[in-house]
Amino acid sequence: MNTVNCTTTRHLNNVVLTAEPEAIAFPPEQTALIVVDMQNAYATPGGYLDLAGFDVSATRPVIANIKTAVAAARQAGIKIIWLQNGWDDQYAEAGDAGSPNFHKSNALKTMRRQPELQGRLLAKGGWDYALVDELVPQPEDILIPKIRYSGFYNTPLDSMLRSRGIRHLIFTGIATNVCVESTLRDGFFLEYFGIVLKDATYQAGPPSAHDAALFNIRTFFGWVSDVSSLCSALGQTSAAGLTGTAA
Ligand SMILES: NC(=O)N/C=C\C(=O)O
Repeated sequence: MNTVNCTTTRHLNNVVLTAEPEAIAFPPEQTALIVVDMQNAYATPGGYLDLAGFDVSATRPVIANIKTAVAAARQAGIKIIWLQNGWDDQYAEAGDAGSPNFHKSNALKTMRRQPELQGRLLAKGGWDYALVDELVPQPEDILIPKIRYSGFYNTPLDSMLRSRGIRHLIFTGIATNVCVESTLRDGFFLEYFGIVLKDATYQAGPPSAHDAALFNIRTFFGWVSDVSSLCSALGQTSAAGLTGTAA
């Protein structure tokens, strides 16, 4: 009779990452770097956030920093997980007037205000939904579509992490105060250790929204670090790719 072996031999050498409110240790094999919604919608002029009136003019350094973090994490054996937010092109997944999402989504509200945009914002298959050109998932990565702010809601994210023994999550992406914070919070309730890289995330709204999210995370839900500290902790140099700083 065949037996199923569901344990793997792991080399659990902890990496110690400088973070707020204190340093945090994690084994790379039990860690994933999550890239939240780095789509044209959230990071590119002409995308949803821009059209809805949010300032996306300072997202280029964030994209560069995410690229650096992804490369460092990949080299260290950390799993890379990409989240991609949006709905079918008829917006059935977005919900109708019976869903709070219908009333709160600024993408849906913008399209109702400007009917010429209908079908363009966050619709699967379109430019707005696509990841930015600079960030390209590799075959060994995992890409998870999602239809609400949290990457855990109605997705296989939790089972994909658990089946790989992953307990530590490093967050990058946009927006710090919406989908990054929502996913990190849900992860907290599911017993994941969440770390956000403050210079590889960007807010939807004023800079104070980024700062408030980082305050919540470092005080109540997890840890806050940065890309340079991650590269140092992983024993890699970051100087070449690192751009700008946040908060
Ligand atoms: N990715 C996000 O944080 N999204 C924020 C707002 C939205 O999707 O409407």
